[in-house]
Amino acid sequence: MIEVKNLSCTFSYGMASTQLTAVSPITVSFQSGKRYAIVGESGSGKTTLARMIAGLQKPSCGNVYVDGNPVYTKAGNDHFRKVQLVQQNSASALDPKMTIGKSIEEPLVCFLRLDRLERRKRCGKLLELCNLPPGYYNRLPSELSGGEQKRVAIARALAVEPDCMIFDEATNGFDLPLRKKIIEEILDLQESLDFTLIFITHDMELAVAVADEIMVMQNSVLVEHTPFSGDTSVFHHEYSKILLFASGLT
Ligand SMILES: Nc1ncnc2c1ncn2[C@@H]1O[C@H](COP(=O)(O)OP(=O)(O)OP(=O)(O)O)[C@@H](O)[C@H]1O
Repeated sequence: MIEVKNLSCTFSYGMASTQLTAVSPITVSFQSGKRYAIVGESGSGKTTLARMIAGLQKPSCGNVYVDGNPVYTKAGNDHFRKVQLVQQNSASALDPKMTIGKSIEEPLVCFLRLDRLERRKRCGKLLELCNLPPGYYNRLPSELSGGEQKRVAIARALAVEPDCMIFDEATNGFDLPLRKKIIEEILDLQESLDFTLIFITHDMELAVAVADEIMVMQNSVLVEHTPFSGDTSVFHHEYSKILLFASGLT
């Protein structure tokens, strides 16, 4: 279970150290094996929240607890393995000189210290799981399509058997059929591997299609958090209603 307690993030930038609140204090928890969506327009603080949950952005206040262990105060805990963030630009962030196989195996060396044979075996399984042909092991990222590169990023994140996967705009830049396919593949993976799934998205249509619980962010504030099982009347905040309307859901 992941608990976010009183978590906030303020950036200061420029000569005058102007303060910008990216995430106002948020307290929320993510139960194991459930599906969540964090929805909001660009700049509302979704990515910053995701990065804080994944241990990649130090909060200004508050803390994140993974299975009761604080992420930002205790050295050497296991959260970097347990919580994996597939970032918006994850596909293009693959090392262009590293083969797909080596890219997927890299976290197996860092986190699980598997030997070469075990790594190769695990990599084969991950390629299969993510619908990539075994022959891609020796290919370079530039020899793959954008969708295939995204699948490699997902395989790489899955390599360490995380308890929670966060997808930040999982399908940005893909056409509609590919978007649907990748989302279906992610949902299938979640069903078979049973990790907690958090989708970060600006797309309310995606949120209502996939999530058991939906969180709506506006201007750094979590304005609504509701369980969802198909009935859009559970949303009460004006901004949630605007997002629903914009997606043709009301
Ligand atoms: N490292 C940083 N330094 C200064 N400001 C930042 C930094 N990272 C994010 N911000 C600002 O924090 C605010 C929230 O950004 P964030 O990326 O979390 O929003 P978002 O909802 O994920 O947006 P998008 O959907 O466009 O990715 C924005 O105003 C952004 O400019």
